[in-house]
This record gives sequence, structure tokens and C-alpha cells, in this order.
Amino acid sequence: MRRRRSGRRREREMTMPGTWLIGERAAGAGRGQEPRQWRAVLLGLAERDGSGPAETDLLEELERLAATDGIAVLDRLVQVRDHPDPATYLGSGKVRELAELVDARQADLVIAEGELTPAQVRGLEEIIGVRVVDRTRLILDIFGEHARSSEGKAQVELARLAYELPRLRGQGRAMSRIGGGRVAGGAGIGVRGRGEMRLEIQRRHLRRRMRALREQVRRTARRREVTRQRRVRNRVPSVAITGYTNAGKSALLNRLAGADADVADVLFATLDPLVRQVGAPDGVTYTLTDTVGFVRHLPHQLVDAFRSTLEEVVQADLALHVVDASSPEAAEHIATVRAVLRDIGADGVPELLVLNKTDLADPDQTTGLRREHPGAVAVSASTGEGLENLRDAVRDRLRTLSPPPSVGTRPNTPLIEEEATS
Ligand SMILES: Nc1nc2c(ncn2[C@@H]2O[C@H](COP(=O)(O)OP(=O)(O)OP(=O)(O)O)[C@@H](O)[C@H]2O)c(=O)[nH]1
Ligand SMILES: [Mg+2]
Repeated sequence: MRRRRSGRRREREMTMPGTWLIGERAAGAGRGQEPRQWRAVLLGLAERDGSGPAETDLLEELERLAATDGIAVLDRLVQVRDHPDPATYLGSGKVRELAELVDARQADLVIAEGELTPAQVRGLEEIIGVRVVDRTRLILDIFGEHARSSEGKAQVELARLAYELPRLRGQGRAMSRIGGGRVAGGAGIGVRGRGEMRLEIQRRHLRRRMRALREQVRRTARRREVTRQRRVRNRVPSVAITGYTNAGKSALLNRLAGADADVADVLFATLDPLVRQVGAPDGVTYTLTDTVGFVRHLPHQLVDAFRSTLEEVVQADLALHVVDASSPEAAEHIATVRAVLRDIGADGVPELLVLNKTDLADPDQTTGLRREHPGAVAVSASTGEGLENLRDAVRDRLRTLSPPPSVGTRPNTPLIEEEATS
């Protein structure tokens, strides 16, 4: 009984819109304390038919995401099951096991691999007594932490509010139940009414904020479109670097363009597109754009919010699809990126596959990937190996474009826009 009550109290605290996991801990630190690290247990459901990732790999990526968000992972729990339980995600025996694990490890956070419904979050929190979040929420958190430009911040906030809007309902129900649910007769009605009114006000507030953010994102998208049109008029071909998060996209941009894009061994280091001009001695000049990385099950709220940024790839003459060839998941990453590109309507853009991190990769794996993708170029952004081949491949691909780009005929007009790097 005590557990249940503390679960509800926590629920009221957690569903207040506008808080980030990291932000909360940082706020605590502001009162003269060290920021306390979240201590998490990871939770996964492996599909019995084996269609998802292998049971052992299931939580690898989630652990990297958690580490990126500054969360300590204490333990993991996986259940093999056909479908998630609608009320508690896991089966009842497994939920008890999870509650014991959380107690034993003194964890204060549970992160689920899949996307949880508001009811599942509530169901789990009431039994386990600690905060429960899902993978989508974690990714939104990381994006929130890494957004630098005002456009990036607006896009992330929009995505987070889109995630929270339908989840406000859970809070409303909880408030009604706490207020008057169990009270006999009609005595609870007035209280429930107040709860619902508050919920409606919150919803309206969220929708208003989302409209303002959408307008802000639209305005920057229009500006971006104007600069893009200028590049098109100047007939400067554009190359967009795309790929799974952490593949080495920014490192490659730095190598090819002598840029200073953020390179970091965390997921989603880059959110804002960075455009640089690259000129080769034999005359092909093009713009090279770094873009936000992709991940399996990229939250659709983020894809929607980042659509104008992702336009950089849709409008490109060539997509450099960078793959971390040293990752055991390289093949899945390629498939995921291609699926997202299809989703955003960029599947018509010619693709040049770049197998990066060959210095780390097992040579057999690189050979296997090359056999499977004959047009791919193998490089290492760290050692510089293969970069000449890549430059040649890009030039050759750009030369085959129709109408042909202005090879060697264009005056040296400034075309670099450094968008959004403040
Ligand atoms: N060993 C090795 N490490 C590399 C190579 N290329 C990139 N890295 C490292 O991989 C990590 C990720 O590189 P980034 O360039 O930030 O990757 P990204 O694709 O831009 O990642 P996000 O922007 O976070 O999606 C960094 O720690 C890089 O130093 C490479 O060829 N070899
Ligand atoms: Mg990057």
C-alpha cells in the first residue's frame, strides 16, 4: 500500500511538462550539491519470433543512449514475450522481479527499450515505486541536451511537446482518481471536474506553444530554402552526409572540408546542419552538409519536428551514407538509415556508401560489406586512409549528374552558410 501511494505522488511530479531528466539533476546541483547521477535498470522485451534484435544485443544501444544522457546503468532485465502487457508492459511475475532488482540495486530509474503507453508507465511506476521512462523519452532528452541553435531548440521542444500532449491524459485520470475516484456517491464529482479543467488548460497551453514553435521552425525553414535556392541558381552541387548516429559523419566532414564540426563519442552530437564548401584542385566545387544522425525507431515526433533540417538530404544531389564498418550492427544500421531516407522522401537521392572506421573494423567484416555493396568506398576518418578514393568517387558521381554541375566555370562566389552553430 505504501508503495502505491509513493508511486502516485511520483507520477504527479513526473508528468509536469517541461522537465528534462538531466535538467532536473542539474537543478538540484544548483543548490550547492553535486549533480546526482540517475541510477537505472534497463528493461527490454525480446520478441519470441526473433524478428527484433537478438536478446543479448537488445539493450546494447539503449545502454549507449543512457550513457550519452549521463545515466549510470546498474542492471538489465529482458523478458521474452509475444506482446507487451497493456497494463504493465511485462508479465506480472517479471514486474515483481523488476521491483526486487530495483530495490536490491537501489536504482531510481527504469528505462524501457520500447515505447510505453501512459497506462504502462503508470502501471509500472505504481508497482516498482521509481520513475519509469521509455526509449523515446530518453532520445528526446539527449536531443534536448545537444540542441544549440534556436532552430534546433525549437525543433526539439516541439517534438517533446508532441510526445507529452497525449500523455497528459494519464495525469488527468490520476488526478481525478486521487481527487474523488473512491468517494461514495456524487461527492467526488466537483473535484474530478477541477482536475479535468486543469488538464484542459494544460492541453490548451501546450497546443498554443506548439503552434508558436511550428511557426518559428517554418520561418527558419524558409530562410534555409532561400539560401538553398541561391546555391541551385549558382549551380553548385550539394552533397549531404547522412548515416546512423556515431558513424563518423562529422569527423568525415572535418577531413573533407577542413571544417570544425563537433566530433564526440556520444550519440547525436550533431543536430544542426553545418554547410561547408569543398573545392577540389581539378575544379569540382560542391557544398558538403553534416546532418543529424539516425537511430533504430527514431521517434516519429523527432522526424516530424526535424523535417526542415532533414530537407538538406532530400534536396541534395548526392547523399554520402556513412557507416561505422566496425559495428557488429553495420548491416542493420544501413537498413535503418535507408528506411528513414525513404520515410522523408530522400530515397530518390543518389547514394554513395562510405564504410568508415576501417582502422577499427575487422578486415573480414569490411570485406563482407564491400562484397555486399560493390560501389562502397572504405575509409578511415581517423587515419585518413581511403580519403583520396572517396574524393575521386564523389567527383565522379557529381560529374554524372544532369544537368552537369558547373565544373570549373563558376566564379569564386561565397556560398558558405554556417547555419546554426551558435
Ligand atoms: N577509430 C575511428 N574512430 C572514428 C572514425 N571516425 C569517427 N570516429 C570516432 O567516432 C566517434 C563519432 O564520430 P562523429 O564524427 O561525432 O560521428 P557522427 O556520425 O557525426 O555522430 P552524431 O553527430 O553523434 O550522430 C568519435 O569519437 C570519433 O572520434 C574512424 O574512422 N576511426
Ligand atoms: Mg555528428
